[in-house]
Formats: sequence, structure tokens, C-alpha cells
Amino acid sequence: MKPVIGIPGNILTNFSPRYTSLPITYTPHGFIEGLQTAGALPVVFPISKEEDAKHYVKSVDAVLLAGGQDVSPLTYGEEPHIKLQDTSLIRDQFEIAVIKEAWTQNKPVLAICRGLQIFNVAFGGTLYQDVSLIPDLNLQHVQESTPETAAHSITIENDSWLGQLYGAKALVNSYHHQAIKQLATNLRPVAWSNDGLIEAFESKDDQHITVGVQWHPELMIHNSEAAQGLFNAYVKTVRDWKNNQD
Ligand SMILES: NCCCC(=O)O
Repeated sequence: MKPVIGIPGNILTNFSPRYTSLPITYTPHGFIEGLQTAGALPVVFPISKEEDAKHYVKSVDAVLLAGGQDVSPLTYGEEPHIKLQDTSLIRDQFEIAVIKEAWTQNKPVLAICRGLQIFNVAFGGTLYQDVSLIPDLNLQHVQESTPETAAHSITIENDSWLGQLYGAKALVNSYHHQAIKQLATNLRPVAWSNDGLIEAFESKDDQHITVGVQWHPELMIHNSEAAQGLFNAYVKTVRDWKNNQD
């Protein structure tokens, strides 16, 4: 059986000047294609009431958290900095409910870019609202080159899921202006950029399968075996985990 992977979606309100009153529920296609190529069945969860999160999570084998808007600082007790960009509090609230349910139901989670950031916030972590607020920042984290191009290197913990996949070093693209400040206590950092930003985390305990990455593998799947390899490895992990549950 192919594993079913739920992706909390987003709402596009301005997809066409002719249809301004026709909001569209969507997720970027790279996440769909990466999972389908890896042998999974992706489904999109529409932004919904928080109490519905448990039903959505129960209906799938695993979750993928996609990229998108900035996480609202109201979710981690801060006021909006002047450099904060577009936010969606209803998306944040539903995704936090999905994340907590996935943790409670012990379902694997792959969290990408904003997904990594909101997973961290869901369990009490905080964010830099803009990378310019980070002391000693010296890398381009919003790359000027095209998205399928790797922009900087990361150093990876050997003793981690990502380390098993990539080894001690990898090249990644970079499209984020927010970043992890305080990491949630149930997570451990497993990859860093050369200027010290957390580029990936995993769960601290052995019971939960959680992988968060700050880069965008879904934008590199046509150009990088390593990028599609992340989706392949995640789907294999979900399939193995599912077989162990049966
Ligand atoms: N907008 C939130 C995810 C990417 C970023 O940090 O810019």
C-alpha cells in the first residue's frame, strides 16, 4: 500500500484579477510531485477549525508541512517587527493543531521551511522575525540565484536521520527571511549553516519521526538527486514505520 501523506494547505485569494472573490485552496506542486515520485499518495488538508485537526491527522499515515507565509509572532508571544512579511493566523492556528495531533498520534512529520518554523513554535520555540536580526549573520539566506540552484553548504550531525542520508555535508538552496531562535525542547538541531543558523532538526526522542529542514528540496527535485532523495527517504521511512504498526 502506498502511504497517504497529508499536507495542510494554504488559501490563494488573488490568483486572477477576473476572480478576486474566488479563493483557492492549494499547496505548491513541488511537494506533491516529490511525494508522488517517491511512491506516496499526497492529499491536501484545507485550512479548517482546530478541532478538526485530529480527524485529518487520523485519516493519513504521515504529514508534510509546506512553505509559505511568515509565522505570526503572536503565536510565540512577540509583537510584529517592522520587517515581518505576510502572515495568516488562521493557517498558523490550524497547522499548530495538526502538528500537536501528529505528535499525539505519533505520525511522522516532514517539515519544510515555514513548516520547520511553525513546528518549532508549536512546541514553545521562537523565531527571528527577520534574519537581519541575527548576530553574526554572514550568508545570503534569501538567495539571489534561481530556486533550483544550491546556494550554500550545511554541516550535518552524523548521528541523525539526515546524516545517514547525506553524510556530514550537503549543498542546499535558501529562501527564508525568518529563522529558528530558541529551539523547542522536544527537538534537537542536526544541521547548521556556516554562520550558525539551525538548518534542520529532528525529534529528541526515538518514539517520534520528525524531520525539519529550512531549505526547499521541492524546488530542486528536477535538478538534484539529493533533493528528490529526501522525499524518497521520507516516504521509505513512513512505509517502514507503517509496516511496523500493522
Ligand atoms: N515566510 C516564512 C518561511 C520562509 C521565510 O522564512 O521567509
